[in-house]
Amino acid sequence: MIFVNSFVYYSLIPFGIIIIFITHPSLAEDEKPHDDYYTSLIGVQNLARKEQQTVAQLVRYKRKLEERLTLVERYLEDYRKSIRPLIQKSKTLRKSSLKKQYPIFRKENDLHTISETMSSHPLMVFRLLRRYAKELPDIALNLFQDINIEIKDYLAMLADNLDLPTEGDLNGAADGILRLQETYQLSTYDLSVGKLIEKDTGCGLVASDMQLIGVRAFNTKKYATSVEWIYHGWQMVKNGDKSISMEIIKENLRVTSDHHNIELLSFKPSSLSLFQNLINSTWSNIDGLYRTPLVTEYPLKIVSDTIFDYYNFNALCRGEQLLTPAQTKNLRCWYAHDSPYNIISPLKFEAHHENPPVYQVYDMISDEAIRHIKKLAEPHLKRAQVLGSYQKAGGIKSDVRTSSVAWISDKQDVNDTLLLKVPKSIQSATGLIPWAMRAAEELQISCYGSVGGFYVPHFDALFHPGVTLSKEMEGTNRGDRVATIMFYLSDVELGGGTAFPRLGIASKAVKGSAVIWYNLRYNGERELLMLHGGCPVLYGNKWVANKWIRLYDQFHVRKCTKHRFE
Ligand SMILES: O=C(O)CCC(=O)C(=O)O
Ligand SMILES: [Fe+2]
Repeated sequence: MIFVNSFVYYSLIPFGIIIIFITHPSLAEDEKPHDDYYTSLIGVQNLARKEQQTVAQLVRYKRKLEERLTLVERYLEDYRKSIRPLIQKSKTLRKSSLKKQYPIFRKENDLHTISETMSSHPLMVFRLLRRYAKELPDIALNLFQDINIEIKDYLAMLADNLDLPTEGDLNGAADGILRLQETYQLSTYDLSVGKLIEKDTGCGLVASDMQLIGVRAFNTKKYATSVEWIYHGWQMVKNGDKSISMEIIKENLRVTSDHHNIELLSFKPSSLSLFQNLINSTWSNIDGLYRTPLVTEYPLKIVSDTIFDYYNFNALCRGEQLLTPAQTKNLRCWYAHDSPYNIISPLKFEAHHENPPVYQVYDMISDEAIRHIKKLAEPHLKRAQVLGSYQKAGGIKSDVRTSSVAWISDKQDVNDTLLLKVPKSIQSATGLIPWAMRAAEELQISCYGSVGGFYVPHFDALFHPGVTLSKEMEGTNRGDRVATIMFYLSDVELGGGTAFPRLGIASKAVKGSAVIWYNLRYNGERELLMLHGGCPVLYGNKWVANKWIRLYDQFHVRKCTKHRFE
């Protein structure tokens, strides 16, 4: 759909700026920006800092433009006021001036009247002379100063030193918003006014944003969603929003709703979302149209159709209860004092699930240690790559996981007592051997992108038929990832929990707590119930740290049982 993409460009970015960025030598082929902002919390935070300088520059530039405009307006106002009595007196001049703000006369008769009257009025003459002798040279002087130099240099410097967000970033961010909408079932109107579930954030969107997101939905075949976004944008324009022209948004609404109707009539809809009925030609029925939900029940356990994993995951992220009271009635919380490390301050356990076990332990890690870990990780954060079946040489950028990750060394011989509290706390909570690099991996830190950063349901266990791992990932002879201990390094105000769609449970992101589970059964096979994923972050920043425990060194702490299939 060319109409949408070409539109995106010219409506969003002032033309002059495009030229600077495209032609600037610093953006040669190998230095192209990376489309990474929407996955990178730190990147966005940097951008937010840098924007302060940009705004300061723009404010300075605006003042200069205003100064220039003031000079021009001063001249024209003086002209208008001094000529007014003259127009009031003369019928023909009044007629020719046609009530223009700054009347300009071209007819010979009018010119004659003006010159005669003006020249007979000493004060008018004085003002005329003053305009030419003072005001006009002031304008000329101002024009000879290049008021654009500073802002041009600044923009060139920006293009040189900062990877500017790209159209790919914008698409990624739009996908993030659409994902949030779908997962948390947010209405398009609520999003447009900045309401996230019950939280009024005070910052919504403008019509051109609505149009951009609608276009993205269209390009990803979500036709009903696309129509809704553009329709609400159109309503905004009707209410005075000037961020996009009425003609453009109406044309886009026409194209998207026509396309929606064609899909609906084709009886083999290739779209991910359609309304049940046709959209009428005046769009007056859009608010009342209904979309059929694809599933209405959420079976647990392993089902052949993975669509249920996805629907369970979303429902759990929304905080829905999928287990019956009978299934949850024996779940308990308790204090554990049983290791030497926690005699004085016991660990606070909460069972989310008993068999297979998923526990959350609160206050596992202190705020001080969290600050320290984030500081260590920050310079090394890179966009997450996925392994497993998605792997190509060196991994690929992932759209199933929009986060940045860093690995930090917490080997036993690292002389960092604060960092070493992590493996020690794991040892006391689980009895597992947590030491990198043989018994466990080093600590992986991830921080999620600011626009719906998430991680689709997946298994942490690595070994799987058909998957080749890098040497580094496989490690030499240390076995698969038997257990995961995932620490939340931040609270997340809305969203951002961890959901286990086949167990029907979810944990909340509580800073300092850790979620613990086994990825393998006692017989060493992958536990297919342990599918899990990171819920999209709706509001807040999410950081987690993963410690993956490898199988072989745990042989005397997690023994196999007598039953083959356990
Ligand atoms: O962030 C989450 O909640 C889940 C993270 C996770 O599953 C992983 O990093 O493997
Ligand atoms: Fe995971």
